[in-house]
Amino acid sequence: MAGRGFEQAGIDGRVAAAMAAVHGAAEPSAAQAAVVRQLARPRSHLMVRQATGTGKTYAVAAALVSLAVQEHRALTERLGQSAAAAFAAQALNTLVVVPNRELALQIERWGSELLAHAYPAAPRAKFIQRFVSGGEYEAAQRGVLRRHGAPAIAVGTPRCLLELALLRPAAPALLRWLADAPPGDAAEYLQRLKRVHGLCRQGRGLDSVAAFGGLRRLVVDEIDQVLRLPGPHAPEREKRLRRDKPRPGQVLGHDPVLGAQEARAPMPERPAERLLRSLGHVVGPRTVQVTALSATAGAAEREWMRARGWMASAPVWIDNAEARVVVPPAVTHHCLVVEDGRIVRNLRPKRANLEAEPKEEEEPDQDTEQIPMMEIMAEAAANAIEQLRPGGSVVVFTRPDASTARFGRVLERYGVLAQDVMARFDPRIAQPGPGPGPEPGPEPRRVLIACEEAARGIDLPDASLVLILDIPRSAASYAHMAGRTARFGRAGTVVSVVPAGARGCYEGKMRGIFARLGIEPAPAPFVAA
Ligand SMILES: Nc1ncnc2c1ncn2[C@@H]1O[C@H](COP(=O)(O)OP(=O)(O)OP(=O)(O)O)[C@@H](O)[C@H]1O
Repeated sequence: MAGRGFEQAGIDGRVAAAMAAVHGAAEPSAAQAAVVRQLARPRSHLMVRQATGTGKTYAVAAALVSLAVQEHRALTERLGQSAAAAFAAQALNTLVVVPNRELALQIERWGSELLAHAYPAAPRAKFIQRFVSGGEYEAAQRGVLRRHGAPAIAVGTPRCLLELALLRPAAPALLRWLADAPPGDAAEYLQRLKRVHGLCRQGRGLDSVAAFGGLRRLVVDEIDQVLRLPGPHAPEREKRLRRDKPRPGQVLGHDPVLGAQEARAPMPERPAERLLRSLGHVVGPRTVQVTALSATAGAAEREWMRARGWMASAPVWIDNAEARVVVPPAVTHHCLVVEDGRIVRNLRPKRANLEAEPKEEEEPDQDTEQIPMMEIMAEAAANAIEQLRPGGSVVVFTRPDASTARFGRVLERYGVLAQDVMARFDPRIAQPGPGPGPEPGPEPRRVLIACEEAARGIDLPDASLVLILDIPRSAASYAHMAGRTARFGRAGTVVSVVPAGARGCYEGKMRGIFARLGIEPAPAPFVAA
């Protein structure tokens, strides 16, 4: 039977069959099998560092769905609880924190697809819901939460999960019903009041769930991006800023959620943190299993968690053999350099006796000619697409401070029709057509524009070409952008286009990034050496 490998690792049989049927995931890699096994051990904390696209997030998502299903079955079949009681007991036992809403939507979609295939009659929203920002999403999320109560697995961005944790009064409808009790009928009022309290205690009838009281698993995907800790060489000013103004990801994982010990250097409390702390009945770190994932998770994140007592015991590391293998080897890397604002050539190897390469952390000079540079980048991108004729989708990364919509318009002038990467995760965003009318021939190539933040961790299985237009912030940043192609054993090509910079400083930085990642860029055949 298909999917036996995942079943043998401990995944529920029907979920395993759904993984094979819906996502083509029949056999786990060794790392995935280890992840599935470890997740089923409540006292085992886990850090997973494997190259991009090796199925870390997918294995965790499938394992969590499987655990929720198995736990529900144990409660109803073995312990004889009603389905409603079992769902109430399971409510919000797993929190999956991700750095962007695209990834939250993706994980929720994977989970829902597996459930729909494996257990078509099961109420999916009881098992998994996502919490992301954006007016329309938030309204829909609130509706689902109100109708179904808290799910077993909540996936979301730190800010939205923080909001979810905030105790709010009962839903207005419930309060109205209470207020509508016939005046003078004290008994009826008391009855209604008791019912409201009962519903609140069960986490039903609320706009948001009371707290993470039943939390048993905390998964932080792309942990380095969620925490964004200043690096060891970061300026003191940045370190101080991060201490004084912790990011939502840091606040969320801070002791109020886990009931953990005080951090060694306690951070000043902010209102949200204080509120979380006041919900003092949350479980402690000994009963919460923590799992952290990222191709580029490192000592800084591990130390951050250790200092806060997140993990009562040392985590099991599921690490790639060589920590530097961050991008799968099946990727071909080209790096094009724009010289004097017009000549596009290949990156040149470092010549002997040149000045030292600029350090990777060094901030590049401000680009004063942003608009012309956008034009050059767009032209280079259009040319690369034309020359390489990729068989699948193309993902274009713009410079971090540029608007993707604006760059999309520039690309259009060079004949490249692109849409925001979010379209892949939200069916309401229209898919682009090849032009005004349907075109005969093969399906048009899809070109997606993204910025690094929005694309962190997302899965675009058909992406065969990634274009990185500008200097990546760091080696990790390059790796995560490049890693949107060559997913799970597929091949892919990455073309980065960078300005040479004053005295070749950007070129030097690119050489530093490649060296750090152990990548040997190949000269692109379609530009000068
Ligand atoms: N065992 C499997 N067999 C076939 N395909 C799989 C298997 N496991 C995962 N995949 C597919 O691999 C792709 C990448 O998965 P996923 O996004 O989980 O990778 P990742 O390691 O988390 O990547 P990143 O580090 O970029 O976040 C997905 O399309 C997923 O469906």
